Amino acid sequence: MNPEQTNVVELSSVSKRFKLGTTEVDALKEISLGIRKNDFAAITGPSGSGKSTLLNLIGCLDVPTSGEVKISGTRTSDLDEKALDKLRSRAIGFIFQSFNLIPVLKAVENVMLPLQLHGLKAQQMREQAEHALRQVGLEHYIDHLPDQLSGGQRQRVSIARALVTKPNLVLADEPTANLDSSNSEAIIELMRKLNKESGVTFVFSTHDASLLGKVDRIIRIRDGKLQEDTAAAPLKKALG
Ligand SMILES: Nc1ncnc2c1ncn2[C@@H]1O[C@H](COP(=O)(O)OP(=O)(O)OP(=O)(O)O)[C@@H](O)[C@H]1O
Repeated sequence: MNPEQTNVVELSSVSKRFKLGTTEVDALKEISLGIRKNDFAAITGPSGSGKSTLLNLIGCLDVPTSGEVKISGTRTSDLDEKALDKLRSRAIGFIFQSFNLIPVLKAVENVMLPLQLHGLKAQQMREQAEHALRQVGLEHYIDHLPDQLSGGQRQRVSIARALVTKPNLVLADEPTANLDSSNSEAIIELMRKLNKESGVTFVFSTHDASLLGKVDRIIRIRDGKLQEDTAAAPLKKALG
C-alpha cells in the first residue's frame, strides 16, 4: 500500500522563513511528516520553536517558503485561493486557545456559523449544530451565550463548531492554554473520545507535558527542526 494514501496531510521538506524588516527568522526548517487518518497527535516544543507555524502550514492557513504541502494527495500549491478556501472549509476544523466565539450569539448559533458556507436550510443547520453540541456534552447549554459558560464549556462549544462540518482533520493551537489543569485534561479526553468514536484526526499543540501521556503520537520540535516524531520510532527500530 502506498503510505501516502492514508495521509490526510503530507509535508515534504517544508521550511518557513519570516521577514521582519531587515531580520529573517527561520521558523521551520526542512520538516517532513505525514498526518495519518485517525492520528491523535500533539505538537510540542519550547516557546518560539515553531508549533503555531507548523499547525498553520498543516491547516493551509499559511504557505511554506519552500517544500510542499499535500492535502488528501492534492498539492496545495496547485490550488488557487478559492479552491484552497473550499478545501479548508470542508476538510479541516480549527480550535483556538482563546475559543474565538462570537459573544452576541448563542452556543448553537456559534456552532451553526461554519455551516453557512455549505448551502443548508436554517433548520438543517440548527439540527446539525445541536447534534455537535450533544457530542461534546452541552445539550443543556444550547441557548446560552458564551459569557454564561465556563472556560471549559466555551472550549467545548468551539470543539462542536470545529466538528459540525464533519472534517477529516481538526487542528487545535494550544486548546488548553486558557484552562485549569482539570479542564485541560477533560478537553483532551473529550477530543480523544471523539477521535476514537468518530475517527476524526486530531492534531494539537501544547506546552503542557502532563497532557502528552494522553496522545498516540508526539511531534517534538525545537528551533524549527523536527526533533522527535514518535510515529516514526517503530519504523526506525525495525530498520535497526
Ligand atoms: N508572522 C510572523 N512574523 C515574523 N516572525 C514570526 C511570525 N510568526 C512567527 N514568527 C517567529 O517564528 C518563530 C516560531 O513562532 P511560533 O509562533 O510558530 O512558535 P510557537 O512554538 O508556537 O511559540 P509559542 O509556544 O510561544 O506560541 C518565532 O521565532 C516567532 O517569533
